[in-house]
Amino acid sequence: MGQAAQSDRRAIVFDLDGTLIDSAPGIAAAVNRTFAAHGLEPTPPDLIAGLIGHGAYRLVADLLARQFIPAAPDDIAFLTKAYLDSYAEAPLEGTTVYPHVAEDLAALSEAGWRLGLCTNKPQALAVSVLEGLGFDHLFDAVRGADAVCARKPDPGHLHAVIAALEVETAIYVGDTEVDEATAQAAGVAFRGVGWAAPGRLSAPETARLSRLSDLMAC
Ligand SMILES: O=C(O)COP(=O)(O)O
Ligand SMILES: [Mg+2]
Repeated sequence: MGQAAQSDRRAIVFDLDGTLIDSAPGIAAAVNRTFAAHGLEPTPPDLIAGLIGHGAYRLVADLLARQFIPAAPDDIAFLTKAYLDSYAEAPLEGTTVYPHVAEDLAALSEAGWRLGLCTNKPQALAVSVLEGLGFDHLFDAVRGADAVCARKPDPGHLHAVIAALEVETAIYVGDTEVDEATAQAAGVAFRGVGWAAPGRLSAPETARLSRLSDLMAC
């Protein structure tokens, strides 16, 4: 088997929010906009940033709980839909790509790595973010939270991406404890990003990627 065919079988799966893009300001703005429209208090963006990673429903539930507002699952689902609708109107507003991510994703793809995305964002939103950034052509498989039976930290989410990539295994790259737990439960190697928010990863900072091109050596 030739060198190219062998390298074709290597795969990296990425988390999205906090890993490829700094979307916390846009998420905070959309969720606060939605809360204000329903007579609820805003939450400081820094606090919201620390809660991202478990999916939209859990974010809304956590923000309501922080304000001691009792809410039935239907109410949380209603607010979650309103927040996602608002966010989807301008999904790149308040979002920036972390330094070197665009060039490093392109270089990894060019070097023969198959690339996947495993995010707790809904599928349509994840795809529209990737398209808006011009990253969509780089990914061989994308699975948002509603594209699988169970989302992260359920290992089935990551396994679904790896199966769609048609590889045996992969490296998973993320920014939070949700990603670490998912990789561990899935039996998949994990690398944290160096720009993860303090306290969200248990892997020591020295073991983290300084940029995505560090993965070339894996
Ligand atoms: O929780 C979210 O909305 C998405 O987060 P993720 O891309 O880090 O999985
Ligand atoms: Mg993340």
